Amino acid sequence: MSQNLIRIATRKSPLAMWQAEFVKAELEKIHEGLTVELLPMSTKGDIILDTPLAKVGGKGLFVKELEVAMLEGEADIAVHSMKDVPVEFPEGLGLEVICEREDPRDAFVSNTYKTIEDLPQGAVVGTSSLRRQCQIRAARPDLVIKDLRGNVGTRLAKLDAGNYDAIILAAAGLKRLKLEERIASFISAEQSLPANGQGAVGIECRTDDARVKALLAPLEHAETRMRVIAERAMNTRLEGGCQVPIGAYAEIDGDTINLRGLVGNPDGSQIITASTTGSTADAEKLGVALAEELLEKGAKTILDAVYANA
Ligand SMILES: NCc1[nH]cc(CCC(=O)O)c1CC(=O)O
Repeated sequence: MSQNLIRIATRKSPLAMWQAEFVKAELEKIHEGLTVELLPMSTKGDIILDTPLAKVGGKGLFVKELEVAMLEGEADIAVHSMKDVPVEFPEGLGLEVICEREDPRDAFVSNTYKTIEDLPQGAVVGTSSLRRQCQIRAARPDLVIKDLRGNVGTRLAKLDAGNYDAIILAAAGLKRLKLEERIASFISAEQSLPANGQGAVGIECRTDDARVKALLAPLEHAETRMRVIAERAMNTRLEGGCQVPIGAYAEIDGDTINLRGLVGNPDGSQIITASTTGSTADAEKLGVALAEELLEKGAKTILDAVYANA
């Protein structure tokens, strides 16, 4: 292997390509003489686009092929949206770097209405995220939620075709794709608690690859990592490995971390929330403790029912 080459295994969606190009540009800027190549691949998740994700096995579908490419030595790293990264990694691979977080909020996108409150009775909102569906329905039980799959461009095209009155997308994805002008309004964390890791990009590589790890190290963002560790720890303890109505959002102020968690059922009729504050050094423990508090408050019953229906 050339000492001056890094190959990035990436999905072919515009957002995945943007994220891979971003990491390529950062690495080439920092390391003079380094060449970074993209290896675009199709994953099972990109191919099965007509089945709700909760039914086809969830997040792992979008990363398996990339991981095989790294393990077989065809690629060195994979760039992921942290919210799509499964909690466990295959033997020999690990998440080496978490880059600085972009906007973690959900965005309300509509050609007619400015906010969720503006939507008329019975309006149709597009999202396939049980987390978004649950929180929207809790605030507005009258709204009709319709499934919405595909990459960001496809989802916007379906909105423009008139299939929905509004759709909900991650603000980060729209900003990265220079589609920020499509955002009618940002949804606050109070209104829709983001998914764990939303807006953060992580880099996976072989755990024994010292050369690549050293080259990646400057992209690490310590504060983002703390936040994502707390959020993921909560999700992991809730066994929220696949598509589930769970929100987890951490914020940091100095050495203090505040973590909020939410578990609900898809129709929004039940929502359980909890929050905790502590030292950033205890980020992981706080996440686990918050999950346990949520489980005690009734999240277990809700999640068991969601998994049984999936
Ligand atoms: N579920 C797919 C996905 N994975 C990451 C993002 C957005 C970017 C991010 O969260 O970093 C999106 C699109 C969306 O939820 O609208």
